[in-house]
Amino acid sequence: MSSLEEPLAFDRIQRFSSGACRPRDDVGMGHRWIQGRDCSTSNCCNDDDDDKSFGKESLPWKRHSRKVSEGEILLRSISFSGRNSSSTVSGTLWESKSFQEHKFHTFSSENGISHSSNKLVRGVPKFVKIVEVGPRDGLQNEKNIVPTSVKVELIQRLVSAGLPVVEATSFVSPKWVPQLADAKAVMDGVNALDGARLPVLTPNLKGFEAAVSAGAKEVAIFASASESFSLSNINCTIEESLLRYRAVVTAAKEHSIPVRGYVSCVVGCPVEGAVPPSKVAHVVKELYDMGCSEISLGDTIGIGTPGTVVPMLEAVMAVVPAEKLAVHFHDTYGQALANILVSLQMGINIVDSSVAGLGGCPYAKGASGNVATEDVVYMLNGLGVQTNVDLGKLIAAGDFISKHLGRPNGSKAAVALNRRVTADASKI
Ligand SMILES: CC(C)(COP(=O)([O-])OP(=O)([O-])OC[C@H]1O[C@@H](n2cnc3c(N)ncnc32)[C@H](O)[C@@H]1OP(=O)([O-])[O-])[C@@H](O)C(=O)NCCC(=O)NCCSC(=O)C[C@@](C)(O)CC(=O)[O-]
Repeated sequence: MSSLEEPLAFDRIQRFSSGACRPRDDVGMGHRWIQGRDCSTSNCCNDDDDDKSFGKESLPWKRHSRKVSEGEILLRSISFSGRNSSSTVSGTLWESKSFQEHKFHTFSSENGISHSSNKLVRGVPKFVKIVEVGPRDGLQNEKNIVPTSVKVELIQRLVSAGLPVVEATSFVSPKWVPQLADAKAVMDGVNALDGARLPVLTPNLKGFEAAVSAGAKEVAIFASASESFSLSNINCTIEESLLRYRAVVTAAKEHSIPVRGYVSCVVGCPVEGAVPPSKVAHVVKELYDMGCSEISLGDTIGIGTPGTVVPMLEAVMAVVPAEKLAVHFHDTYGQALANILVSLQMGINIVDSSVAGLGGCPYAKGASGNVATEDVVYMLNGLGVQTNVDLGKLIAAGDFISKHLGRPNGSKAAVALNRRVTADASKI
């Protein structure tokens, strides 16, 4: 019996994680929606635990030198030891280029994986497009509303780190998601940015029209493979949502605006349990046929393992070409990188992630955000896969928002690299 079939496992998910769930007795969600403020799209927050487990003075990031976590400060003549202890790289630390080059995370020609020869990575694409969803998927879930200026600076930092797509915000009902009620102001702050696409979420025509008049040049619609999740997230059935989305796609075509589609709960739903791959494939195909340029497969509650992700991808890839698909893993069970790796091996080359692993709540046991972009970039660097993302600048962006939110950076790679930088700096 897989964990998805175990009632207990799902009972736990319902209590500790959510997917944009508001109270709906009819679907038995049994927990508060975002206005009650302990639960949002990807995860939920347990207000009772506020500041108990993470006393401010004990936050790990507090112990880091500010110089380091502000990023891009030049520390000279610092040595790194790589995986191979004989390979030491000296140079400018935290200048992003040296992050790209030191042998922690780039593959070494002597000891690392050779892309062309190793059969385990032969299927992995040479370039992966990372879609950064932190400013949207991450911040929609925060207990406290993040000021617009902080959101704008975060997006600026992510764009300057080289991320090709940064999902900026959502034009959804502010009653449902008050955290993103400043969508127009955020767009005003980022519209002039060059170098990245800045799509926004639109749940209906009203949102689409607001997004276009705020200057959005790309939008995303979001359906679900689970009926219960659709009802709790967007207050309509899957079929009703597809009708709404057809109207959005038609309007977008008139403006030559590309539409990304999301499908949530692609392996499991907090209410219904396991979601059959055929159901996922059906919704993905509908979005593809209506004209979505790309479809992102969301493991909304982060319950998937390669064992459930592979059959889901097989079903989806039987109806939609792999190059049109993205994967979107939450890391609740620590499976996201493994799931990304098998997805890449199966031919996917678009990965969604969230800087600093935003999207979760540190006070809610069992719930976490999207896989951290820093961890994805670190893994891809290690595989010799290009992303064009500057890891140093990305870590600085993650530190910036984590500091603002008053909690440690949720990326393991960022924490490890920051710790190493601090340790090495102390030896000068
Ligand atoms: C879909 C609705 C709007 C339906 O909400 P509803 O209450 O059923 O809609 P309604 O049409 O009855 O409208 C109710 C009120 O909302 C207003 N309204 C209606 N539409 C809009 C709009 N676009 N922008 C601003 N306001 C809007 C509308 O004007 C009206 O205002 P009132 O007359 O009461 O003052 C609502 O349920 C909603 O906004 N849901 C969004 C929830 C959300 O953002 N969830 C997170 C998305 S992330 C996700 O789904 C997963 C993903 C993508 O991250 C991938 C993964 O992790 O799996």
